[in-house]
Amino acid sequence: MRDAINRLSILSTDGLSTEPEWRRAYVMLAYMTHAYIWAGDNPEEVLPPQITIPFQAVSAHVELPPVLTYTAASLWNFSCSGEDFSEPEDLSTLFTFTETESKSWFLLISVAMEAKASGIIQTIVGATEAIKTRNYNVISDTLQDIKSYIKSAGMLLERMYEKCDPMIFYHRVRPFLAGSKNMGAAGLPRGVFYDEGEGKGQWRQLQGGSNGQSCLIQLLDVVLGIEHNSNCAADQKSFHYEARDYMPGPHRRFLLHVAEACNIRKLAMLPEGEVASAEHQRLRSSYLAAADQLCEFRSIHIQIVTRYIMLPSKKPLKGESRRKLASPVSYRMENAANDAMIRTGGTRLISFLKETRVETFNAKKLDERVSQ
Ligand code: HEM
Repeated sequence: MRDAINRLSILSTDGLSTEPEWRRAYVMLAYMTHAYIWAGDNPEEVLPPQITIPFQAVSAHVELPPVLTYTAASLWNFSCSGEDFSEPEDLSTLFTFTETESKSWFLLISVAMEAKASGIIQTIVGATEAIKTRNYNVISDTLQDIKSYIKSAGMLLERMYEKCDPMIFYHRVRPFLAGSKNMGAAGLPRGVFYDEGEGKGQWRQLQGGSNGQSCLIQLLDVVLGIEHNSNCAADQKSFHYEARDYMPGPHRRFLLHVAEACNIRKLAMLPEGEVASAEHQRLRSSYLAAADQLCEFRSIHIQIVTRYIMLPSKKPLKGESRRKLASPVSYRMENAANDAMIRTGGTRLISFLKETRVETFNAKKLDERVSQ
């Protein structure tokens, strides 16, 4: 792979005109980048101009960093044989590193979850108007739609087990998703040098691809007024906040817009001393049900992470005595407990995910005014 890329001439982006063309270029270059870095016994820390020059230009155009983001891996990397993008059986991936069914299924489950959300995104946009006019019934209906959506997303997430093998995922698929930030132990102490030729270039440290970069799940948090900031130092960006830098610009801006216009939690909280009307009471119970469902979704996700990362990390793939690829999660933190694998972003994995679920649970304490 490295030899083949080194032999390429430096492609110009002048021929790209439509947005789908720019997106396609972004996906191809992102896959080439991660293959170049990770397909070998040791990671490669210098990315050649054949990739960096077009990739940086394309990334600037699509408002994403030059790395394999969730958008590159999943959102812009599928085709569908039918009309319904939320049916994973009808979807196929355009690029994978391994051509394994496990890899495709892992990516396509995410695509199906995003596609299934198209209806609730419209509903949420509609709810911003209802918030202005305090139309509690419309907002309650929105919350019920959100709850139903989260339930169906959880069911799709559980379908991961159907065709994605945990051992193949952990040992063959996941290593290629790794970024260049906090990757010292994996062999990239300075990150990756984006060589632009003629003595120019820069070291970059970027997160790898993570479904945590999905705008959709953050949208649900934002609408329900759930904040995730307990897992980082005061001078650091939280994982969720940093993940926004890895979303397409319009997605990022949409989250900011919705946060301003549509925080339903604030509305569900009663002003002190006030008694809830029947309509407001319905809104509060709809809010609690939706937040509960999101807790449940996060529990399903924690089980997935246990089965797909924690358990396979303890044993090598059959017939292999050692890992061939550098993997971000193959390194335990010093003195770490069993569940303290580092996550893509470099902090402890299961405790981070549980904390995220606690923050979701705490949002249900409507009368305690926590995490407003
Ligand atoms: C085999 C399947 C999956 C595995 C092994 C997995 C693993 C992980 C890991 C390790 C993290 C911690 C952050 C990081 O290191 O990047 C994470 C976070 C996250 N993942 Fe997944 N994931 C899977 C599927 C999904 C899917 C399909 C979604 C839905 C789009 C999803 C949504 C999230 C979200 C939203 C976070 C941020 C934490 C939160 O808000 O709860 N994951 N995942």
